[in-house]
Amino acid sequence: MIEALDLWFSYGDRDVLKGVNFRAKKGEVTVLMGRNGAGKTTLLLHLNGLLKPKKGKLIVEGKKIRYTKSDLKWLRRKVAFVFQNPDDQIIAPGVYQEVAFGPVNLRMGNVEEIVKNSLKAVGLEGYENRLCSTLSGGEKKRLAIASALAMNPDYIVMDEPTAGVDAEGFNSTVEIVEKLKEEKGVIVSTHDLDFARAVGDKFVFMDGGKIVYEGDSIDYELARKCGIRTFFSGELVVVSHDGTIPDGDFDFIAAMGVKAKKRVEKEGINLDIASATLERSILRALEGHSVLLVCSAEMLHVVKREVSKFPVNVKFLASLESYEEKAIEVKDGSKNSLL
Ligand SMILES: Nc1ncnc2c1ncn2[C@@H]1O[C@H](COP(=O)(O)OP(=O)(O)OP(=O)(O)O)[C@@H](O)[C@H]1O
Repeated sequence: MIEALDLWFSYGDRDVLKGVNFRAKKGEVTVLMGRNGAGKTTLLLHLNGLLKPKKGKLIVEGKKIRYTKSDLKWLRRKVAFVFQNPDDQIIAPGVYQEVAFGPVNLRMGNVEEIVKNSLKAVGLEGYENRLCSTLSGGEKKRLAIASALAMNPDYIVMDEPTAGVDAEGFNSTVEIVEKLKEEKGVIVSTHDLDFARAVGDKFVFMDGGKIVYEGDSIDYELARKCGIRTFFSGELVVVSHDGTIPDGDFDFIAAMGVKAKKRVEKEGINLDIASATLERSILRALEGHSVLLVCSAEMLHVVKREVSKFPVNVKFLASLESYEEKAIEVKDGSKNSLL
């Protein structure tokens, strides 16, 4: 396991990591998300010792890193880093030399075999004699992964591996990551929700230099609060049966629960979605419609939990005390702005 404990880091006098606690395990893909400037790359650069924290600890496979030459050498064999821009990483003129560079330096045996297998793992078999400069952007990204793989690390850290790749590149990156996690731990940062959903086992959101969420699924409401780009969708407005029904031009109006149905009857509102309400309401919103869902107060927590599993824009007009508030500090201070 990689563990970062209470990590602090600043560029100059500006704190960029503010007490980060982060964990990533072997056999899992840990996805790190957050708005631009949240501190994702800075955190990732700590995981193989490319940056040293001002305060806090990095523990890898139970070993506390002391930032001595020998510890860093050990760490970099355990944890490989793949840069967002492959040109920051590729140093050799030819593909063979590039992938062989690490294994030769580490005096690993059978370099030819290692290069061949590493290139094969990223779908670049037969590229040995190509010049790196002649590869496409997507191929360079895969070459950078092959170079990292060649050192046979236990963990691979990738900074935005799908940035700038086409559909084919996306699919092959997903395949590579899925394959890698069979034997290794993979940590990726991404703004790509499709990629996060395709590969992620654990999801970690960062905001303002802090971890604000860690879970097995993406909490979409929270994602939006943290400035994470989500899918385009219509809007689902949820109001409690005892709340104020908003004036608005909704495409659909739905009610959930007996009290909610009574309330809309009393108001003389015609319901557009009568049964299987929550699911249908979410679906309509995902299709791009604006939907008003009137909900019995005691069901609000269920609605909140369920909608957070979908990439739908949701706005709660319901009374706050009706459900548990998730504690999150958002950078701009707009705590509970959606509620
Ligand atoms: N070398 C540096 N010198 C000074 N400031 C830096 C340096 N690198 C990053 N920063 C600043 O630190 C903050 C965090 O940057 P970081 O690259 O870690 O964010 P990020 O979450 O990876 O962002 P993005 O999604 O845009 O890649 C930003 O405000 C950035 O401008």
